[in-house]
Formats: sequence, structure tokens, C-alpha cells
Amino acid sequence: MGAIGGDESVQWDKMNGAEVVNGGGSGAGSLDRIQVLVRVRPLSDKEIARGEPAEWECINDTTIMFRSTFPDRPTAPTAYTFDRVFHSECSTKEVYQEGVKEVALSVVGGINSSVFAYGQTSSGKTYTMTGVTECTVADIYDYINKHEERAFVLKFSAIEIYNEVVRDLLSAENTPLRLWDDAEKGTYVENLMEVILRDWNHLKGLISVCEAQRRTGETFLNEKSSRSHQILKLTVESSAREFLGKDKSTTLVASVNFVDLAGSERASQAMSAGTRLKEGCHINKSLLSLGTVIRKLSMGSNAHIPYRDSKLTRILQPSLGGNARTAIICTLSPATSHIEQSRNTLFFGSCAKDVVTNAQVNVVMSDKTLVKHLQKEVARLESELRHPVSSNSSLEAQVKEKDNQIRKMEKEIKELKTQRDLAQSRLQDLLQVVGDRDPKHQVSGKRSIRSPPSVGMPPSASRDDSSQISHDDSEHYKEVRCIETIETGGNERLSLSAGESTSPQDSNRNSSMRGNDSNRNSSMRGNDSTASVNSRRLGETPITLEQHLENIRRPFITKDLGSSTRNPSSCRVIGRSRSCRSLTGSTLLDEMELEDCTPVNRSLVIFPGRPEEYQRRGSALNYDAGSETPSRAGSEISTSKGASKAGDAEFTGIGEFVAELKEMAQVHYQKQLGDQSANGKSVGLDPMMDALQSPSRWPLEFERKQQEIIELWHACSISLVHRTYFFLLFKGESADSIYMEVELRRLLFLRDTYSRGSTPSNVVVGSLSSSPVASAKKLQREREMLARQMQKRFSVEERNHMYTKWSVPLDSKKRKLQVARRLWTESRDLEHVRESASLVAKLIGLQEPGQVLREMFGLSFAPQQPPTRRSSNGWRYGIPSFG
Ligand SMILES: Nc1ncnc2c1ncn2[C@@H]1O[C@H](COP(=O)(O)OP(=O)(O)OP(=O)(O)O)[C@@H](O)[C@H]1O
Repeated sequence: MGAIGGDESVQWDKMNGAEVVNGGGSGAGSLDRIQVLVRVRPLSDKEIARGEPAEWECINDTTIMFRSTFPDRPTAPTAYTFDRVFHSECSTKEVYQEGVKEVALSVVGGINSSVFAYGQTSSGKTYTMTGVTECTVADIYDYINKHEERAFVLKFSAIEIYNEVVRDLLSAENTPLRLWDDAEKGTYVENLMEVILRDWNHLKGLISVCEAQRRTGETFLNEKSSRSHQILKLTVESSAREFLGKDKSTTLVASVNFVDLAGSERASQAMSAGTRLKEGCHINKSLLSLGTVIRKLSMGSNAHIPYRDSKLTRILQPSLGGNARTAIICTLSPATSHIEQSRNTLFFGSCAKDVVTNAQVNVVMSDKTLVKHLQKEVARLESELRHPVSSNSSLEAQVKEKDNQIRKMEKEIKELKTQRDLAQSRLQDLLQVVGDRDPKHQVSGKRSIRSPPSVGMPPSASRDDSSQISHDDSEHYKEVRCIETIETGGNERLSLSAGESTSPQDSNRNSSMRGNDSNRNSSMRGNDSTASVNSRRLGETPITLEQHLENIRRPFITKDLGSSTRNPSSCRVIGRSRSCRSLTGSTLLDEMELEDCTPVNRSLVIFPGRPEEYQRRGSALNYDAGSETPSRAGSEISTSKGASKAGDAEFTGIGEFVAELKEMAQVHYQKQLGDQSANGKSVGLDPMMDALQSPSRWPLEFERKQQEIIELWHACSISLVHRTYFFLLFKGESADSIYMEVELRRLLFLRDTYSRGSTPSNVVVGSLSSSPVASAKKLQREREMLARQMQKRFSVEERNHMYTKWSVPLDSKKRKLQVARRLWTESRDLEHVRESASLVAKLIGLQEPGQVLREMFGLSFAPQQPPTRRSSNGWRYGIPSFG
């Protein structure tokens, strides 16, 4: 039908008696990216007088490139690509025609639109927006003139936001206006004057009133600098004349916003002082919020978007990721002195490019139609009230539906159980095969202490070939986990594969160390006579959670130092494995080792999987980073060389964490055993088996669990350091499933306990004996501690960067604490979680995440995999960068 300004991109359809429009390019209700345009202005007279060269060049219609003209400061050319870039010779008309028109004119078709200008002061925002507004309005009037079959009403309003105060630019009064939220209208400005336009000249007059009213001031960079954000809003309503006043009448209503933002530069750059400095702070607050909103939207996460942080973002919410088509014009000065600001502007533009909006045609029914519609609705509700039976029947339907759901779930449970049983029987077969084929598993004379095959491994695959040690060597080995001699040339480090003590003495020693646990363990890994039992068991029973945990422990069993380790007086210096050392540096652990060379103590203090009584005594994973216990010092793992001991001593040890996970798993296992004897059922392999046997399902499952765990951490006020360790350690390998499951159960247990208002005093796991209030307090202390670390670890510049990143105003108080209080708070936003983990890791000096920790603690169920770092397939955003 008609076209706008000769442009055929907007087409009209007839629908239901009223006309609706599909905006060119993107249909109504479709997703659409923000159009980002860049405009470089010519060098100003001042810049030319200072002899500043132009550093930016538009190399084609979409790419702008930075080329330093300073030979002494050679910089690699950097190119930025946008939807359209305009060099300094381009006129505003071109900018409008080629970049803005399509978006702005959607308004005549009932689609909201917005055009922004963003850039530092004096970069040409006002210059560009004035021209763009004029061009748009001229085209709108042109369109109206060509479409006499429709009746148009144009309304105009204008506001400025100055120092976070909203003012009506059409009103002579200077009264601040309030913002209100309305379910239908969204955020709106109270008592804002809206003028119905007579014609184009009327509008021109109003725009000049706004110009006169708008706050300007002189800054170092711009003699007539706009000090406020200005939003001009033009609302276009249209209805088909033939239906005017009739029932069928529908109206298209949409608005176009012309937004001229205040300068985006830092206050210092504009050399502001006094009033200008105060303005700068407010301007920056609004722009900081705008930047944060754009950044979060650009990530596409369904995280909370902080629109409410500033008046600007509240008002512009529909234009930012909402029901509007949006174009942003980034304005640049090409001068050398503005390079940094120009880069910032382009960075903002780059983020904005990824923001998706969802513009829809806004059709409004006539009052009569609306009244009819409402009358029908009232009649329906009245009839429901008169015939309650029908509502009963809807309840019945709901009950039926629930019943069906329950039946479906029961069926699923049944299927899952069948799958589990199948998996168990397959595993039994596998183990049987291993027992039959491998003579080392046939116990006679020389006994193999090689570990049973790991779950999911082929029968022939051993955990580690070096773990096969003949019985003859047994006198020389004992359970000293993750310990090796320092600089022994590697020959002395012979890993045992299981927790066996191969001499009766050692067996006894271990038994006594293990307390209650020892009976079960010694029967599985004790002397020759029990080895046959062990071997037979492996062939006859499915691998249980407990056995699986045993498998985890195996890599830590290393060759002891022969008689020297059994004789404290002839103690040799013992260190950790290289991976251990790389993490711990010369810190608490080293001191421990030098001070206390008794092997039993060393193995107990340092490593996971140690006897329960010791775990409980020295349990650091009590979600209490603030409190310190003497026993804990020995189990801390400080994480970077040169890390302050005082600071590091406050952090939870990962060894403790793993130990406690295992402890929890033991509890779980025993519970299962109890269930088994009560129900006569076999002990299942739990989700571990699911993950290991159905790796294709694990990634999805992992994501689900990961989210659940993160939310539970939040709900239970779990230590941030613990969360960070966990986040970095478990990244989605199927082998992680056991830890994820244990963590999940532990958290669910904790949450349930909290919700019942009781403390889990009768529970073995020491860390759970806390109350919600105590946990919250501890968390608070931990945040304070992290805030102190920011002072210690970061330079002023790094801290400022951090404040900006965490949206903490640079001029506010207690900034470090503000950042610390924001850490790990948005549990649904994985990007936020990743950033939080990254920052906490830096604060505690953790330099090598993930793999090193995993290797150190042997947290892998897949020993045949090379120890290369995984790609980020787990915690969705991968490992945070550490710097
Ligand atoms: N593309 C252009 N061509 C010619 N002159 C321009 C262009 N862009 C801007 N100017 C001139 O540069 C000066 C600063 O422009 P303008 O006031 O629009 O900047 P601004 O970004 O709105 O600054 P502020 O944020 O301080 O209000 C003005 O004198 C304007 O006429």
C-alpha cells in the first residue's frame, strides 16, 4: 500500500478491519538486535590548533580502525565493526537515511522505537540528535500527508534527567517529577505535560523551547555542553478513518524516543570542578547503570537486569531489550587526546550490538470494543460464581492431572530402577571378568594390590600401571597419601593403588587409625588372608559408593620412605607432589612438614580420605572462613606463593573440603546400607553410575545440578571461598558427578535442617552443625575478610577497575565492602557467578584453578585421561581467568 518517504521497507496489511504495520526488516513481535552506528566528527578548531591528528579511520561502511599516528607510540591497528560507521565528512542526513530511518519510522506502524546518541562530551551527540530528530519528524509528516485514509494524532513530551532529578522541559516550573510503575504502562513520569501537535511548525517551536530549557554549561571540552540526559518523546496514534467511532475501530499507538545522553567521559577528563564535578558524578551514575544494563543484556543471560539502578535506565527500560526497535549512534572525536574515551564509547557500542529487543505492534482497541470485551469477561465470571459446580469440576480436572503426573513419575522411577539394576549387573560381569582374567587378582602367594578397575573403565584398564606393586615390596609401603620425597629423582615415588597396608603391622596401624571405619576397610584392604575376601568381593558385588570413594583415594597412596618414615627420629624431609607444591608454595604445609615429621600425622593432616575422627577434629569445611582452629592451620592449603599467611589462614582448605565430601558420602552410603537391609534391596551406584554410564546425559544433568547447588549455596549462606573452590574444581566431567551429588545432598540436608529450625547435632558431618543465623554471620565476616584482601592484593588502579566492573560508584564509601557484598549474590546469573569465583580466587591467591587441584587430590575417576585442562564444558562459562 503506502510507503514511507519513498522507502518500500514498511508495508501495510489489512487485518481485521484495522490496518497494522510490519516494520521493515523485522516483523512485529520479532527479535531484533540494537542497531549500532558510529559517527566520527571532524576535528574541532581547538583540536586542530593544538596540532592533534585524527587517529581514527573509517575503512569501509562498517569498520572503523584505530591507527596511531605517533611513530614513538606504535600501536597495532585495531578494527571495530558495527552496523554502519560514518566518517567525518558524512552529513547528518546520510546518518539518518542509512542508519536511523528504518528504526525510527517503525513508530508509524505501531512499533515503539528509540534513537540514542552516546559519546563523550563534545563528540557531537547534540549536533547529531538535533538533525536526526528533524529528519524523522519531517518524514513522519510526509508519511501522514500521503496516508489520508488514516487519522493521525501526534503527541509530544520532553524531559531531562539532571543530577538524577527528572524535569519537564515543556513546563516553566522547575518541579522535580516522580517516576511511577504501572503494570500496563510500565515506568512513567508523573504529571508530565504531553502536547497534541498541530503541525510540524508547532513541533519545531516546542523543540526550541526544550533546547532553551535544557541545562547546559561550559566545560573544558565543550563551551555549550549538555549537562543532562534529554529524552524527547513523540507518540503517534493512528486509526483507519472508515472505522472511526465504530465498534471495530482499533488504533495503533507507538512512541519514538530521541535520547541525547550527557557526556560519557570521566569527570576528571572534562576537568570538572564544583558544579560540573557533581554533575559528572550523577551523569556517570546513570551512564554506569546504562552500561551495566547493556552489558548484562548483551550476555543474553536471563539474569536480573538492574534497570532500577538509575532513573535513566528505568525510563528507557522498554527501549533496552524491551518492546522497541532501537538504534544507538556512538559519536567520536577523532583527536588523539580522546583516544581512551573513544575506545570506551566503542566498547559500549560493541556490547550494545548484542542486545536483543522484542518489538511488537501496539494495537489499542476502541473504547467501545474494550467495553464489550470487558462485559463478556464479567458475564463469564458471574456465570462461574453462579455455578460453583463448574469450578469444582475444574478442581477435579486438576486432581486428575496431578494423578496422571504421579503415575507418570512412578513409571519413570521404575524405569530408572531397571536401568540401575542393569548397570549393576553389567558391572558385576565386568568385575568378574577382571577377576578371572587377571592373575594378579587371583590371590595366591604374591598378592596384587592393584586397584580394582575404575567404574566405566574397560576391565583391562588399570588406574595406573605404576600402581602395581608386588607383595615382596609390601614391607616398604604404607598409607601416606600424596606424599613423596623431595628431589628424589622420581624413583622413590611409587604410587600404591589402594589404601592397603601390605604388612600386618601396617594393617594394624591403619586399622587403629580408622576407628569404626577400620573393620570394613581392613577387611577390604587388609593382609593376605583378607585379600582373598577382597578379591572375591570385587568379583561378586557391584561397586558401591564407598568403593568408588576408595578408588578416589588410591592415587594418594605413595611409597613411603621405608624405615625412615616409620622412625620419627630418623625423619627425612617430606614434601608434597609437584602439583601440590605448585599450589601451596612455601606456606603452612611446608611448615607443618618440617615441624612434624611423624608420618601418620602427616598423612592425617594433609590429605583427604583420612580417618573420620581426625577429619572431624580438624574439619575446616565448616563454612566458617572467619573462625580459626588450631587443628585447621595444618590442613589449610594456601594458594599462592608469597600469599600472606595471616590472610590465607582464614581460607577454607580444599583438602578439608574434599575430605568432608567423602565423609558425607560415607554417611550417605551407610544410610543406603541401612535402607538396603530394611528393604532387602541392593545398594545402587547412585547418580555416579548414571553419569559414568550415560555420559551423553551428564552435561544436561550437570547444568541442572550446578544451578541447584549454586542456589543452595546462596540459600544456606555457604562460605564464598568454599563456593569458589568447588566452582573451580568441578567443571562438568562425568567423573565429577559423585562430588556434585554429595555436595547437593549435603546442601539439601543443610537447607532442610535450617528450615526445620534445628541444628544437625546428631549428624556425623561436623560442618553442618551451624544455624542459619550463624552461617549468615560467618558469611558476613568472610565478606569483610575478602574486602580486606582487596586492599592487600590490588593496586589502586586495579581496585578502581574492580569498582567499575562491579558497578560500585567510585565516589561512594566502603567500596571494597560493597564489592564483597555483591559477590556470589546473583545465583541465577552464571556470568555473575563466574566473575565472583574469579575475584575470590584472586583474593585468596589461587593461581591455577581446576586441573592442578584435581590432580593434587586425585579427584578423577578417569585416570587414563591425560591431565590436560578441559575446555569449558562444565560450569558453562568455563574457568575464570586468573591474573
Ligand atoms: N559531525 C559534525 N560536523 C561538524 N561539527 C560538529 C559535528 N559534530 C559536532 N560538531 C560540533 O562540535 C561541537 C560539539 O558538539 P555537541 O555539542 O553536539 O557535542 P556533545 O557530544 O553533545 O557534547 P556535550 O555532551 O558536552 O553536550 C559543536 O560545536 C558542534 O557544532
